[in-house]
Amino acid sequence: MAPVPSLPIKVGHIDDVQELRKAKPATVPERFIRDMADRPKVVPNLSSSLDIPIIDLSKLMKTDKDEVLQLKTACEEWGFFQVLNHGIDLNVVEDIENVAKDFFMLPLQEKQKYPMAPGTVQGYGQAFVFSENQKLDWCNMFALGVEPPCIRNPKLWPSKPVNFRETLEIYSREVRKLCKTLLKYIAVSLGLKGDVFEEMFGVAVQAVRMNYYPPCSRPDLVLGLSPHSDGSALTVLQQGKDSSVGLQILKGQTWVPVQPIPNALVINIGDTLEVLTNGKYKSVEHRAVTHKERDRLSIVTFYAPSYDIELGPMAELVDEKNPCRYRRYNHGEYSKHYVTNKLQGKRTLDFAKIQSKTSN
Ligand SMILES: COC(=O)C(/C=C/C1=C(C)CCCC1(C)C)=C/O[C@H]1C=C(C)C(=O)O1
Ligand SMILES: O=C(O)CCC(=O)C(=O)O
Ligand SMILES: [Fe+2]
Repeated sequence: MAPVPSLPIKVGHIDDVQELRKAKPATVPERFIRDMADRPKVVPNLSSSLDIPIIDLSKLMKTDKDEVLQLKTACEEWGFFQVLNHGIDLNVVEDIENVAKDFFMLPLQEKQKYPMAPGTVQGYGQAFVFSENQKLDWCNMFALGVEPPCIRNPKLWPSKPVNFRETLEIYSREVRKLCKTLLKYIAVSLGLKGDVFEEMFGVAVQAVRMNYYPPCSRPDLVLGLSPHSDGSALTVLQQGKDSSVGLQILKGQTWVPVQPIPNALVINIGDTLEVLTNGKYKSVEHRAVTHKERDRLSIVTFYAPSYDIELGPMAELVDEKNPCRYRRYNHGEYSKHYVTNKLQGKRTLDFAKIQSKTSN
């Protein structure tokens, strides 16, 4: 089932943040200013003991027991990790960053040839806006469905920069391989057969979203991207080389910044893996904040099962001590639910939760 909105949606005027930045207004428009409780605290980004775990894929691929254990801990305690030696050629990583940057630097008129229609998630614009009074993120997005071909909208694949399409194809092929490999070792870390997810997912859905956050004169008042968990099984996030530190994950009550590591990719568990593992590995709420002088680019791949499959907690991970916490549902239905609701922490996952007094 394709995730499309069924009702016309009125979202009001959405300012393009790069254009706002160029105009350098003295104040930030009201629609971007967050309620007091949602505003980010602007603190220096110092590396700390709260840095997210680092996993070396080359060690995992030798089925190094310690590394598998590290992966298990990362998934159980963080839901996020950075992967080193991920096997993607660094030229491919560099090329996608360059075409993404080149795309965002095009004149607005050119980018608007690929508009994200209100209530949809593909194209250039702001996703997840469903009403005229909803607060806006300080971010321009460009998102495309990549696989399977039936989710592609070829009209939204840009002709400029000229190497965009080819570069995205090459990048996506490599990231797809990486997701399959990571899912294999995630299965192993759960004591399951390595091919369990590959077998279950069918022809996996893959989408890419490029996020560009221009500097903002009041980073203390706005958010680059609203808090959310990803609906995917796994997400691969590439932080731009010279980008500001902007990604933060919620650990307990603390927003922990993710310090970029050269040549590493950030991986996070999405809602779908949370359901499949019966909550053993949880998706984690995250957001992006902006910077007064520096911009930020992120290239994000969502990897998820085919829309056709039914899923729910895997039988191996349900027992008396771990009763079933999520219902079974069709993944296409969940995708539709996800893309037709605003980003609001982990609320989207209520779709699947079996409510009980002890569930969180
Ligand atoms: C924050 O998340 C997203 O933007 C997002 C969107 C993904 C998609 C597209 C950009 C194009 C068409 C398909 C798809 C919905 C995957 C998140 O994707 C998550 C949400 C679900 C559900 C999922 O499978 O990936
Ligand atoms: O830009 C970032 O670091 C966060 C992006 C993100 O979480 C997303 O696109 O889902
Ligand atoms: Fe995300």
